[in-house]
Amino acid sequence: MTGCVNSISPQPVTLLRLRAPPSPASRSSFSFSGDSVHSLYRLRRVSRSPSIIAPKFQIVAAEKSEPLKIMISGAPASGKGTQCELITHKYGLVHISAGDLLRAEIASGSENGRRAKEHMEKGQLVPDEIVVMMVKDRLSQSDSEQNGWLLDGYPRSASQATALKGFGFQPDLFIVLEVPEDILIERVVGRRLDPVTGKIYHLKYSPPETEEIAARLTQRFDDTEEKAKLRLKTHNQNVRDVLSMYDDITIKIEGNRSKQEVFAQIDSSLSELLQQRNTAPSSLLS
Ligand SMILES: Nc1ncnc2c1ncn2[C@@H]1O[C@H](COP(=O)(O)OP(=O)(O)O)[C@@H](O)[C@H]1O
Repeated sequence: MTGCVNSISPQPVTLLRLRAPPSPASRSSFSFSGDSVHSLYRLRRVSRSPSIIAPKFQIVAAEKSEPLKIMISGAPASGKGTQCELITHKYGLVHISAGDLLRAEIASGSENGRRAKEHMEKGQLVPDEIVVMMVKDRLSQSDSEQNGWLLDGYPRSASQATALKGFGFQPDLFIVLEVPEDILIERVVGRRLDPVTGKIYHLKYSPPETEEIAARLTQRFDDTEEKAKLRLKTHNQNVRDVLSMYDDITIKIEGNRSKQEVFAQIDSSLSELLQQRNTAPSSLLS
């Protein structure tokens, strides 16, 4: 799955980059749980109000289309992998998963991989000196630059977010999946991978279709209850720092629903984002 680019090409959208701080109302992150309807309504209202075409906005690259840059975060087994697949399938973004990059490094047998595994086995973050450049290099590859990217599992700390900013990578949207802890543990413990197709199963909720597939399923080395609890603890310790740095572009989504329902909300936000980019400049130019 590392850095997989979906075979489906991006929709033919012309994207325009606006350089301006978001308006005060659009700065507040909105959540689909709780006051979601109100927040979504507010985002819509703001995006269509005349304030978005105020003179402070400049067209920076009206003639060029600029691809989407999205980040996604969530606790272990919050459904990131599933949603990443659906997002890349529809929007043609390059999926860059920090965890997959690290697992590939481990598989390569390198010294960095060996060190990374030590931390991953304890449910701890892998040190920045290993992760940061790995992610930066992947983001800088031409497919990511051309198609846009979906960054999964990075940044996981304030220092990683600062490094990302320092390299000039500015995401358009930060998607945060929220799922209650007891459900997360149950999902992790039952999660299995088919090494032949790369498909993820859950022994209870999404069992393999055939005996043959069932027989070859593997479990991630850190998907035990004990390790999942450690990863969850690490996630909870770090998530707040990262969230505070992307407050203005964050959407929080209740992830304890069907994958189609969760995706429908992500899809609606991404469509909204594309629509804003497509409509604002023509208003500006008129
Ligand atoms: N951005 C990161 N910084 C440091 N370590 C990371 C990062 N992303 C992943 N890791 C390491 O890889 C492990 C697996 O990550 P991932 O595949 O995203 O699964 P999960 O989110 O379910 O823990 C993490 O527990 C952590 O040890």
